[in-house]
Amino acid sequence: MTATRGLEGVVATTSSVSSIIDDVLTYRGFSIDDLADHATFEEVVYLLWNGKLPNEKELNQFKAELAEQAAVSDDLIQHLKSLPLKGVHPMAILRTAVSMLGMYDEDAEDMSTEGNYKKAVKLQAQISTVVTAFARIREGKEPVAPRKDLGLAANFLYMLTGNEPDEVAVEAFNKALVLHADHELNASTFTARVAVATLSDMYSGVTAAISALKGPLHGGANEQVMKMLSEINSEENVESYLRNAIDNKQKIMGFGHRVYKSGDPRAKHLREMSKQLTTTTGEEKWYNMSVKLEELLKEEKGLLPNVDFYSASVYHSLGIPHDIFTPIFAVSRVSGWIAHILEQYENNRLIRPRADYTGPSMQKYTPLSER
Ligand SMILES: CC(=O)SCCNC(=O)CCNC(=O)[C@H](O)C(C)(C)COP(=O)(O)OP(=O)(O)OC[C@H]1O[C@@H](n2cnc3c(N)ncnc32)[C@H](O)[C@@H]1OP(=O)(O)O
Ligand SMILES: O=C([O-])CC(=O)C(=O)O
Repeated sequence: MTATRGLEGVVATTSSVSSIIDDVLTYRGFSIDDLADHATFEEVVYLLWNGKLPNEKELNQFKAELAEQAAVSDDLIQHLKSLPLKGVHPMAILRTAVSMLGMYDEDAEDMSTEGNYKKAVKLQAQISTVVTAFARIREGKEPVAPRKDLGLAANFLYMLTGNEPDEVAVEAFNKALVLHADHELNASTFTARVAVATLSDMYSGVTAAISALKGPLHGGANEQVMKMLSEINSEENVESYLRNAIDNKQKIMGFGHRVYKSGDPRAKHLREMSKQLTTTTGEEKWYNMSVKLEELLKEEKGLLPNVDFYSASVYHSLGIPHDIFTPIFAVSRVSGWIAHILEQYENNRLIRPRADYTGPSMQKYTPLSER
């Protein structure tokens, strides 16, 4: 038996949810460019879960179901208020809160198709409510209840700020949600599939996925990108920052990808959004610094930006606190996790690979007094 480091190139399952072939990303066979330019996030969630785009009636019904389930219980809000929110990373809070949601859901252990569908709708609808609630509670503000007349993108921004967002912000945020929704067998999705392949419930799968998304080599990179840009702070400092980072063999957050070799097809959409939004806010420096970093890194190391790089300046321009960037990734990616969880349940087999043992052998037990 020989191990492949990081399972690179290993095909671990079949899936019809999304594909990356020759650096082209599709959700259920629809190109990401097409969806980013035209679809609402709700249409994409429906597509990922059902394998087809909804017609108008199906979409309206789906939106109504999501709106109906978006509020969370007062008990959960009270729990959030009792947590030590200061100094705790929001992804740690989200990991705990999603696990708690499962404890308040009477359908949590119902593994029937209907039970799983109900959980899927609740998880997708409530994750925004939870993220925005703790983002406000930690600032000493009351959570804002979701509105039934707003879609997922608008509701998130509304619940975060308490103000109805303008069209430009909703359009940009919707596109960001569409672009992050699914990505084949990335680390968090694989984690979700491993968890539910034991026939554990959907809340367990999503809680496990959030744990995997949190790290800076995966979803946590978007927050780290903003930290890096803030440290660099001006276009003139980009080159020296980069030189120093390369000399010290530091990884540049938001660059590189395990699968894409000629570039991440989502980055160009986010780059354009970053350009437009930073122009609107008058803070073009974030975009300009990002472009310079992209050019230099391509030249120096052949590295290209991934989905996390320009999403940092996009979310910053939308006024979102930097440590909420990765929870936003979860707000979107939960749609993909659920699609993969449902697919795993449909044709389940326990996921249990082997390890190539490299430890000592023929060891003899010695009594405690002789060690
Ligand atoms: C949503 C997402 O999860 S997208 C990814 C988000 N993560 C990041 O942006 C973090 C920064 N990027 C990285 O750490 C990596 O590119 C990953 C984790 C995304 C992919 O990692 P892997 O496929 O394991 O590639 P690995 O880390 O082995 O890198 C291969 C080589 O490229 C270099 N490299 C890869 N990414 C970077 C980077 N961002 N900065 C500097 N060098 C890099 C590595 O140092 C390594 O060089 P070496 O062969 O000389 O040692
Ligand atoms: O696919 C990956 O390895 C990382 C990921 O989730 C993404 O790029 O969206």
